[in-house]
Amino acid sequence: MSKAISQVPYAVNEPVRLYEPGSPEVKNLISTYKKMWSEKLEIPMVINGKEITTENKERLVSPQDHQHDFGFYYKGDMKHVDDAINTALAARAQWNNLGWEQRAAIFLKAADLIAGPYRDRLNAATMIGQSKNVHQTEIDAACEFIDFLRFNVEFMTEIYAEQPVSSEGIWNRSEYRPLEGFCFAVTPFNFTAIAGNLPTCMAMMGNVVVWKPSDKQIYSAHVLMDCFREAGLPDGVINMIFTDGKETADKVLAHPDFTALHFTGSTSVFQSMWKQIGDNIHKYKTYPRIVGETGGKDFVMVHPSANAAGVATALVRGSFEYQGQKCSAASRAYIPKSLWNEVKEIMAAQLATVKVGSPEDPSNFVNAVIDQVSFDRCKKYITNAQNSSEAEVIFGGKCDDSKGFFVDPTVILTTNPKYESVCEEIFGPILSIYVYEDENWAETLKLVDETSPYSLTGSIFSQDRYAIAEAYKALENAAGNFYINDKPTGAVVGQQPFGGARASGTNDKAGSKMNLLRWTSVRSIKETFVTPKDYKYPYLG
Ligand SMILES: NC(=O)c1ccc[n+]([C@@H]2O[C@H](COP(=O)([O-])OP(=O)(O)OC[C@H]3O[C@@H](n4cnc5c(N)ncnc54)[C@H](O)[C@@H]3O)[C@@H](O)[C@H]2O)c1
Ligand SMILES: N[C@@H](CCC=O)C(=O)O
Repeated sequence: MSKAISQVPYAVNEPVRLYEPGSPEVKNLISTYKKMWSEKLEIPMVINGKEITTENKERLVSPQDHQHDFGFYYKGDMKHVDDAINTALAARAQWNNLGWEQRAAIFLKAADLIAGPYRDRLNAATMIGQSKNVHQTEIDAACEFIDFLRFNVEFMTEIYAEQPVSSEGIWNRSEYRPLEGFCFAVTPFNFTAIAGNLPTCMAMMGNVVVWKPSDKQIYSAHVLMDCFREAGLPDGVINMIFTDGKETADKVLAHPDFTALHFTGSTSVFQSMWKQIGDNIHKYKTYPRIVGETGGKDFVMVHPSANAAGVATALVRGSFEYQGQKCSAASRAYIPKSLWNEVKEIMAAQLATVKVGSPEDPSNFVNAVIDQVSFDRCKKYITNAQNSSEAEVIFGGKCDDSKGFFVDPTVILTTNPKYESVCEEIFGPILSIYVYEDENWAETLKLVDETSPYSLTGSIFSQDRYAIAEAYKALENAAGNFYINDKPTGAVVGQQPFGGARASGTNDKAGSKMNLLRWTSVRSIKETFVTPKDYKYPYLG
């Protein structure tokens, strides 16, 4: 029987629902939120398709109301890490032997489940557990993850289709094998889509995975795992464990069958894991692949020709959406003196309308930061600025953790372009602004490039094409995702492949073919049809 070469459905970006006031969409989502808010959860790990409970129960905390009791998750220990590794290795052969079309179907089904019956539940879990408002959860948990799944399936087939040329009498092939061993996915709290993408894109390429989500994202991770299982993901392919990050890394990264790390989170954690891998390099059967997308100190550089309203809007959205807890968030801006008053006035007018509170009320633009540690960190930077001779808090500054971890959108104006809040990643709703003399445009570009060790995202604003071209070149290495006349956040899968260099990561571009290539090991095959039977070159007679 002949077998057709299958073509997967053409991927298009999932339309973002608008959730307009009074619409059925928003009513359904908020009523799902309320229902889920009153539930008492007991969230298990999932190893080999089994729900694993332990004696160690950890309270689930909602950032917008830290005393609200909505249940707990079961925390695992090093035995569970061993179980997850062994289970993954046991599942490897069967998963690897399954045709890619079968794997594709599972992940395409997961995308459709999230687009349909899982959408409200996944969005509401992200609102409750990670404090995202309706729009932020929709663009992350629903749309971005659906896009990751659908586009990655298409990229996978593009990779498999790439084949070498064959000369006469020979058939050359590239076989895209999964990596030999098990993969380790370690995911951050801030994006449900990233938590879903890191393990699934490895599994899609035929790999087996141990997945350790952040303990601040467990509710939505649990919904994702339910969805993968309903989509038909076989037992053991992705194993979700809730264990201590450091201890887990110590065990996983010392295992001879460890074959790949797919990490997103802070730079310091990634660097410590890379170092461990280096120390253990002699133990592994094969050199591990290491992909990490990490921190940022993302800039907005404004030319005197820029449109002030466009700049102000980009700063308000780019800095304060999701409380600035996007690795891409605008956290330092450089504004020419001639434009500053106008930008400040428009920002003031916009910020006066921004409401802060629980995502249960869709009119709240800013919600809570993720936990007490983050709240204290934001407060420290605000207090330091209030007490500094070279900085002042010109908007916001209010912090209130009596019910939830709420920090008002805050703008620090500084006369020192190397002031601490301009250089360090805060990961909260705090923007630092440095006003430069218009004639110092070129020097300021240099400053932007040299101020932080990161290179994740950045924007320039200008109506002058020569200035755009100059900034484009001067900031060539300052951002992996570079925006012209737009905010530096909100990359869309398939449109702006995402990732940064320098201290921001390995720049393997999540949501692209480049990332998927890291999870396959190519075998080159040469088959000769008529094998030579005489060693002599023709001229040897
Ligand atoms: N570049 C990107 O694409 C991107 C995307 C999202 C977030 N981020 C970055 O992530 C950070 C915020 O996320 P976070 O607070 O969850 O980061 P984090 O580094 O604290 O945690 C990330 C993951 O690592 C685990 N972990 C913590 N300590 C560990 C250790 N010693 N060994 C092994 N694993 C450990 C955590 O449990 C979690 O699963 C920010 O720095 C942000 O810029 C980057
Ligand atoms: N991809 C997201 C950032 C993810 C990091 O937190 C953006 O482009 O804003």
